[in-house]
Amino acid sequence: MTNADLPHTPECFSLWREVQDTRTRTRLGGFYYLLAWLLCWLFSAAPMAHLTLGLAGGALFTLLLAARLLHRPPEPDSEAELQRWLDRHWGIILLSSFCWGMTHAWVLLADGFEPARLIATLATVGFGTAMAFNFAMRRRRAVLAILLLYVPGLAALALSEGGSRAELVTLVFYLSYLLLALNRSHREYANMIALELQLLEQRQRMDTLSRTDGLTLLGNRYQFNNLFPAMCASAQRHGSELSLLLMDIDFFKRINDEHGHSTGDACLRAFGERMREFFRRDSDALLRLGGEEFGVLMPDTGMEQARQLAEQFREDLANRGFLLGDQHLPITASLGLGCFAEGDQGSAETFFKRVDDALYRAKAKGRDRLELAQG
Ligand SMILES: Nc1nc2c(ncn2[C@@H]2O[C@H](COP(=O)(O)OP(=O)(O)OP(=O)(O)O)[C@@H](O)[C@H]2O)c(=O)[nH]1
Repeated sequence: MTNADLPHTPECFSLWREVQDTRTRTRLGGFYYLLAWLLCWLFSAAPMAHLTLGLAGGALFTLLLAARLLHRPPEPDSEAELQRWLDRHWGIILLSSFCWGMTHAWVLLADGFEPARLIATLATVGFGTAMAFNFAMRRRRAVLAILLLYVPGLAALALSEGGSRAELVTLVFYLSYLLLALNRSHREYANMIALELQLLEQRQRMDTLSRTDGLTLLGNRYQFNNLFPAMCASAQRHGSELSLLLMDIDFFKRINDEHGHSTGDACLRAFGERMREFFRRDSDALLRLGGEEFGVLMPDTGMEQARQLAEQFREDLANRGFLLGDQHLPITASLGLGCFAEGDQGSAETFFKRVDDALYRAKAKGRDRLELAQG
């Protein structure tokens, strides 16, 4: 899974991570329950005398194993689906724990299973330990699972006449240790997820920053270089329209020279703001391509619609200029506009060159004008 495929909200990311961890860690557990039962049965006094029971137990734990393996995680971007998957999967885990806990108790009490008692007890200790260290993502559920594993066996030891008190006390001691260890594992897991989240957020912030022009907060050249070929390819594939508008502020050097560099910066910021007022569709990409050159990529926008927008923008700029503090700054821009066409033969470069030529003509013909790309 690439960085781009990761869930984008922190909630989805945490749940998705928990789903991944739960799934990887439960797979093995299913096999061990089955194995533990088979060992108890095969090492009982007379396995063949309990053939039906042995096979029934085997079928039960095979079913639980299959349920774990076949329960596939959902898409990573639906919080509700992820939560539902976790709830169902924990249902399987708790049911397995309950089944094993009862099996342990039964092995401790049943005639003919005396040789398998140690195996069953060791398996319970093992499953409880695995639960405390590997399933600490959900503390309460893990506590419940450990209790389901342990309590039936403890009850059997306490209630049976021949039950070993020493074994009972040792198991209770170990149970208390497991509950403490579970608490610590839970904190460590929560810290690890928090750290991963921080890392993910930082990566996303860096990614956004690398695509954003720091002065105007429009997309930057890097963003344009990524978007433009992709949008051209998409327009060609779907037979949709794509317009590109290039704009260059006229005599910007004079603004810097006459009013200072910081006024020049404020002017560039105001230009970005004015662009946002006019090109408002969510799908429009507003960009600062460098210096005092700007661009707008307008998907699903034909030449006439884009021309009207560009002309309105140019006129408004020429009429209103910018008000920076109490200073009015008259300003104009030259514009080149084109629509991705068959003549471009699918080449983003050819398309860009046509529009750039149009911008160059607008400058050459005296500025403060819109020129349409030819061809
Ligand atoms: N304040 C400021 N000025 C910048 C920035 N980037 C580029 N410039 C200035 O923009 C000016 C661009 O000048 P020219 O390329 O000669 O263009 P122009 O003066 O707008 O003239 P025409 O485009 O021919 O109308 C230069 O003086 C650059 O220093 C910036 O981020 N901030």
